[in-house]
Amino acid sequence: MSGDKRVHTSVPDTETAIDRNLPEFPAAKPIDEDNYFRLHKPPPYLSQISRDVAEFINYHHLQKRKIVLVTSGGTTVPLENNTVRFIDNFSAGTRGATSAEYFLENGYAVVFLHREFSLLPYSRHYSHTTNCFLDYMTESEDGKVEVNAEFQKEMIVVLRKYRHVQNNNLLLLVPFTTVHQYLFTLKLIAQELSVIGSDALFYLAAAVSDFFLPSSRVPEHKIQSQESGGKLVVDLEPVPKFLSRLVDSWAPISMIVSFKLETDSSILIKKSKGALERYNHQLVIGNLLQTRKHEVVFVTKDSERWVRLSQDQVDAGIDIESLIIPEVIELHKSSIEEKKKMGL
Ligand SMILES: CC(C)(COP(=O)(O)O)[C@@H](O)C(=O)NCCC(=O)N[C@@H](CSSC[C@H](N)C(=O)O)C(=O)O
Repeated sequence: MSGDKRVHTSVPDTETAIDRNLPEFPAAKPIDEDNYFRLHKPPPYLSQISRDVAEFINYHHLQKRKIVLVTSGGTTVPLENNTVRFIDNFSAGTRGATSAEYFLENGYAVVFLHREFSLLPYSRHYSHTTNCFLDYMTESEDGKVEVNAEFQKEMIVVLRKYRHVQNNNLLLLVPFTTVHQYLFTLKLIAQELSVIGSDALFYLAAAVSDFFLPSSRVPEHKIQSQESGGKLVVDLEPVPKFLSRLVDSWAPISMIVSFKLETDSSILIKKSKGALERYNHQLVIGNLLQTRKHEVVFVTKDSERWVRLSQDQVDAGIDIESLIIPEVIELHKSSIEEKKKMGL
């Protein structure tokens, strides 16, 4: 549906973005991991997820299929246990959901660790926000719901891909909402995936909170505005940077790709290289909030290379993930060969 005339309010005003020149928090150490997971209760549903993930991994590993964990969407930091207010991280889930589709089309099985109710592979094309599915429908003469003739061609392609993925059990949807749920689930899935070693790929597109409220300081009920003189003062702690534990301990043989999100182009590559040096993983994909849908930069230990859509590709509605994913898959293939040479 071109020529969208609607007002959009979800694009942040980057002029007021926080100063990202502040030094990064240190990578998490084993003691940080022990403290965090000991002091916070695991989500009550974790054992169910563990069973589902183990079954999914086993099913695909037997078929020698590579598996990618795609994380997608933003994590929340609740300010009350009976949550009325929370701090959210910006992410619609487009990067993750679109990337998952291209991994699936390239033969991967996908564990999709996503913010509940954010965009999902395939249904993202007709979600309530982008293209309301009702706009694609008409009522036939005998009162039946039908898809408009003009959309049949486009929709049958998406529907066939969606059905193929469903019928072959290629996509496992695992939700999160809070940063705690995300971190507990990320650790669990990483440790389950570590059994398939270099055939597992981690593609961390989720926007993870940098700060959180330790559970010991979260009030049970809605904070009353007349308390503390009508102000709401929140004292947050930095979220341990568990990417280091993922690399060093949870899935040490797997290839790990993280995303670096900035709004200031002058620090993007420096920050991406900083993340690579700090966590010692294989690839950081840097992207700017303002241009993330048509350009990204691949930063490895010894290179930085922009991947961009041409104006014609932008006009044709090509997804930049159609360029990103094949490049990531090539790097994963090389990583697997390297690990096999090392006997891993
Ligand atoms: C979120 C977006 C921009 C996609 O947007 P939508 O298409 O609207 O969903 C994604 O491309 C991205 O940059 N994701 C990463 C964003 C992010 O928060 N990255 C962190 C590093 S990864 S989060 C920290 C890591 N899990 C750890 O524990 O150390 C950063 O920039 O600092």
